[in-house]
Amino acid sequence: MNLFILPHAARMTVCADVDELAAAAAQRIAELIEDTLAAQEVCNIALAGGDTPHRCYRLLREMSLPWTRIHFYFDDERCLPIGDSKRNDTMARDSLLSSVPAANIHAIPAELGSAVAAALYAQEMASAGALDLVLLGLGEDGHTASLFPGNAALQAAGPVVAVSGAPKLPPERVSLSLSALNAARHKLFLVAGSAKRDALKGIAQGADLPAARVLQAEWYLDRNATLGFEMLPCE
Ligand SMILES: O=C1O[C@H](COP(=O)(O)O)[C@@H](O)[C@H](O)[C@H]1O
Repeated sequence: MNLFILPHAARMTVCADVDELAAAAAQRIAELIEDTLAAQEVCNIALAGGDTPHRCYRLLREMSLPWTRIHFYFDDERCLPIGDSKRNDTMARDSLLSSVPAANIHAIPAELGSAVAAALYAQEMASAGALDLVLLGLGEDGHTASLFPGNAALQAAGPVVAVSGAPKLPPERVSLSLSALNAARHKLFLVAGSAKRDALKGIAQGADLPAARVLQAEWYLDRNATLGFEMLPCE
């Protein structure tokens, strides 16, 4: 059995399966929202897309939280028409945001194309102030948000970046930059399934993958993502 730790992680939780992961992450997100709202009027969260967060969002939706004081942003969006089933905001509206006031949902206008959408969303992020919490996924190739290995978007200086040439469809996307992700007060990765194993192992072995560049994150993993190696807690 190989033993690994995740470099630069703030905390790591390995769950038995994806359902346990969804429940543990939903609990932690609720706790961070409550802590944040005890100290300030609103809590700003950026949501991940992808398959893994879906179950967690459904659990979170059932929780008794002060929804009118939570504002939802997005880590990234695919440049597809509004309502397309592959858009991250479509998934989030279906699984989490059905009862959230429209004014609290800050979608990326990716239907306008990546350059225009990135510029508009940079203005929106500037007026939002700091992100309190960013939820993140891990792609099979080590991408997070829409920051892919070797893509020019990784070097972006501003808070929001237009992405072209993404290896996962669609190639045109909009993403928060690495600096914007790292500036968030709390970062939570949700990683489930054996398809993520190689990327996770790569990060543990020091590979320079986009997800590895998000520092001091809390990682929620399931057993399938870590099968064949043992993750050691980082504390
Ligand atoms: O393309 C994307 O992929 C990542 C990972 O998604 P998953 O389905 O493999 O969990 C996701 O975090 C990102 O928001 C999404 O646009």
